[in-house]
Amino acid sequence: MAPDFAKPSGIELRTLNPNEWDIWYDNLIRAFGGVPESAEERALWRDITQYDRSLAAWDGDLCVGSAGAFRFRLTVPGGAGVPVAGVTMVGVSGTHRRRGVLTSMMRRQLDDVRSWGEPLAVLTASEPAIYGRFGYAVGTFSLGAEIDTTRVRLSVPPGTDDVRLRYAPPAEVLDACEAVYARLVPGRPGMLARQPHWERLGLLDPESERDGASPLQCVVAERDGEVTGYARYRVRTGWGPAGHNGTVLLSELAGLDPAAEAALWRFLFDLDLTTTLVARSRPVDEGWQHQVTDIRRCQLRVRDSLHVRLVDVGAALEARTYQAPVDVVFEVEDDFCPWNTGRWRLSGDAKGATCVRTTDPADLALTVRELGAAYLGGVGLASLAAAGRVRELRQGALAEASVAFGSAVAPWLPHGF
Ligand SMILES: CC(=O)SCCNC(=O)CCNC(=O)[C@H](O)C(C)(C)COP(=O)(O)OP(=O)(O)OC[C@H]1O[C@@H](n2cnc3c(N)ncnc32)[C@H](O)[C@@H]1OP(=O)(O)O
Repeated sequence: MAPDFAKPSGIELRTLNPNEWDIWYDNLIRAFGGVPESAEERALWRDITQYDRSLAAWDGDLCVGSAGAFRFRLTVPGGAGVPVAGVTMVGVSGTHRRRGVLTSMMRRQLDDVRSWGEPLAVLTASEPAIYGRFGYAVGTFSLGAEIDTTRVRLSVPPGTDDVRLRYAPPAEVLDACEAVYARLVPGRPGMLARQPHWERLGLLDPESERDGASPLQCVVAERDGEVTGYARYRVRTGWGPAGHNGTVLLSELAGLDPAAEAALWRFLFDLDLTTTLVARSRPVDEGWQHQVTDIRRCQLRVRDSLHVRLVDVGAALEARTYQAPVDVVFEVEDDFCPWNTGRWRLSGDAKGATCVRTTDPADLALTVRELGAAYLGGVGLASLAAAGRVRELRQGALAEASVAFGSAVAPWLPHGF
């Protein structure tokens, strides 16, 4: 049974009714500051709202809270696409904050996710401090860079010159770009298989978001007539006393092989009349970092990306594989979802795993948050142990589990939601 908690008095939680979407969404927009979205953006979010998986909190006829849960398929280590709840559109009216409305929505939502049989819930947080109390932990990081392209050069791999680049209107080459994206999804933990309508996200180009930059531009990489990569970006032109100082703002880049990727990065580095390339939300292990002549002038910045919560510890740990054999007993604590609390034996390797309840002595003691952090292979259990968050009860168990949970490819979330 989930723990009892004081429900905020006078607040009713209901599944979202489609004809209440506008008032529900307006409450969300206001919670985020009240700046209206473009009609194009609003239409997209309306189309992708899953009403039966969305909650609305009501104080009489006032909508005061919202929370949604997209049904995604998330790539986990080993390449499987696991059904997960993508927690989204969380907002509580400023008039009703700090009375437990969010807590009541998170309680109901995690009970729902469990009943839907989805072993994990994931989210990107407006503020990282909010979700730890509900059992979430940062499971992936993303890389930002602000590259001085007047000083930093790229040395590209063989085959790069065989890649043909051509401009194309983003919408015109959408299908080919989506095919590239789809081929990449199983290869990197943290990626999300495309659901209907989500391909529109990458084409959104409201003028209000451009901040003086150009409309979205697209260049595709081709080899033997086949599209092997694409980049979407904007350019902000600039002219200073010393001449041009434009900025390239990278929005998305994907390539099926190192040559396609390098050709796209080199193109962005070399755009005339620009001196800076700004990239955000890139994989932390992306190859271009090892092709540059001066990494310091790339001003790398890492930030939290996907927050992960194991809703069903056994099913979640069985859904992924382990890069080295592992056989350990975890003593898990989970205050918010106590059905996870207790001892679990995980036995697995690169082919598969079982994770079942046990009464055997524990090898490692942790909370469900540490399992969430380590789940996609982006945070080491050993690193969490060094922070005092994992306790080793059998010598050797920490190294064994830490290696097994790792991922050869860093996990990465390709876009927010
Ligand atoms: C997945 C996403 O969609 S992320 C988007 C989240 N939404 C936003 O950031 C929009 C603006 N903010 C809001 O809408 C609200 O303030 C929310 C949703 C963050 C919080 O809603 P509330 O109903 O006020 O939260 P609630 O009263 O249940 O608070 C629960 C606990 O979290 C804490 N908390 C709430 N918000 C924050 C915060 N922003 N930072 C740190 N702690 C917080 C509360 O202090 C409380 O702590 P306690 O249990 O120790 O007393």
